[in-house]
Amino acid sequence: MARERKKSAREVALLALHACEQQGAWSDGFLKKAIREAGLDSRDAGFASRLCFGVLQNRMLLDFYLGQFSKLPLDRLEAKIRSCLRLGAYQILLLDRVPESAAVNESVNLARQYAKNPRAAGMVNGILRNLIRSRETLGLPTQLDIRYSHPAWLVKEFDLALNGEGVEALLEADNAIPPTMAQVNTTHFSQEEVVELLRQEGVEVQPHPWIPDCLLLQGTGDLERLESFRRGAFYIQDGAGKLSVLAADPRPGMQVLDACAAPGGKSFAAAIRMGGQGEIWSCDIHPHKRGLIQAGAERLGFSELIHPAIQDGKQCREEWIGRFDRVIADVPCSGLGIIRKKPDIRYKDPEPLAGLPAIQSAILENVSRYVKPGGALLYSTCTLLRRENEGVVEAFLEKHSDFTLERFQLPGPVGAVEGGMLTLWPHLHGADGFFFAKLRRAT
Ligand SMILES: C[S@@+](CC[C@H](N)C(=O)[O-])C[C@H]1O[C@@H](n2cnc3c(N)ncnc32)[C@H](O)[C@@H]1O
Repeated sequence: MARERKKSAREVALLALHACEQQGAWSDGFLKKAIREAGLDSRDAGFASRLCFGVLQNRMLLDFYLGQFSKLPLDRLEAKIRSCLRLGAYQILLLDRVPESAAVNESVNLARQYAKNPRAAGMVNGILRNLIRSRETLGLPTQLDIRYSHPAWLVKEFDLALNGEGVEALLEADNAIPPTMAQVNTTHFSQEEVVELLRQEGVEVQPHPWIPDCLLLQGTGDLERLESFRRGAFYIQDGAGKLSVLAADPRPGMQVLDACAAPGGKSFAAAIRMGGQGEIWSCDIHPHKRGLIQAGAERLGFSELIHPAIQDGKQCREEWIGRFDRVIADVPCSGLGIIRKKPDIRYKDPEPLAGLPAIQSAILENVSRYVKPGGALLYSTCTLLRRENEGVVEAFLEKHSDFTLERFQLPGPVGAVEGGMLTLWPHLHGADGFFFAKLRRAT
């Protein structure tokens, strides 16, 4: 039987780009699987990811340039040919470590391999060579949407959420490569131990400048293969998620409900904060995600404390009414705060997002019943749209006079949040775009 030809990093990137554009796949999930199947080593895996994310982060800008050299409008080309062109243009214009000749030749080879039209490879060659010849005269487009490859509707929404201040800095930050943040499992390890373990495994580690027990990692390769990860020394979570749990302030011995929990980040942060004492119910609506919470809890040594469960946050579980000291509602949302990590989110159809506030309100409404008198409710999202954030909280408060927003105090530049609601911004806080509100139930 003939052995299957091994795929290159560029080919994996091409297939991921194609799957994102044509099949609605998520780049991170697709890439992870395709890299594993192609057996890429860590260097090639890194290159495939950079190519795919780089093209997604700059897709509209690349199309703007390519369109100047293509006789046919780009949207009339075969989808894979369009992706070959974008890959080539990205390497030529925005990556400084790839020789131009390699960028062109590899795109031409991919086009030869994947195009239905036998003349497509010649066309890719012609367009990319013209791009190289004219690169010195290419100016940056003035429109923010094209310059930063964010659809115009999104730029408008972000500008609105920022009250007209700093949208360009946000768009720029969205296209930066975010650091990997590891949260130390301080219940079982000290920060010094974890730093030492990671350094022994060849990982570059820096403590976060202002978030406690948070490490910035570089050069991890496949994290799950690290011994320190397997031993449960840390888990991966952006600083924003960790800060939201600090605001909720779960304490040892408390009863906590994490209503939309998978893959478990907030539950793990709460477990660590509680020093492993108390009880956390970690629920999710999707049965296949239960295993993610369970596996994380076992790895981190919290399987006694964390109870993973399948539960729709919109449906009332009578026996939970008034039972919990802390309820965390980290609701499903448009995810527009984590474009740095999921660059393809920006290209998804905005239409279905209109229904999210109703779902978010229904979850908040229901789980608020589970909060003990005197207990606290944390509402959070990883989006920056007001209608999913302040809009949902304000509508809830109008109907529930027994809940009020409560001040909380966070470390570093955030400090005291007097109004009880906070938005973290990638360009201002170096964190994921994230919103949370702390509500206290009257005694
Ligand atoms: C933002 S994610 C949660 C992230 C998680 N809290 C963490 O920090 O790792 C939202 C989760 O809500 C779940 N979900 C969606 N609709 C739900 C519902 N009606 N009830 C409970 N969970 C729901 C999704 O499956 C998803 O895992």
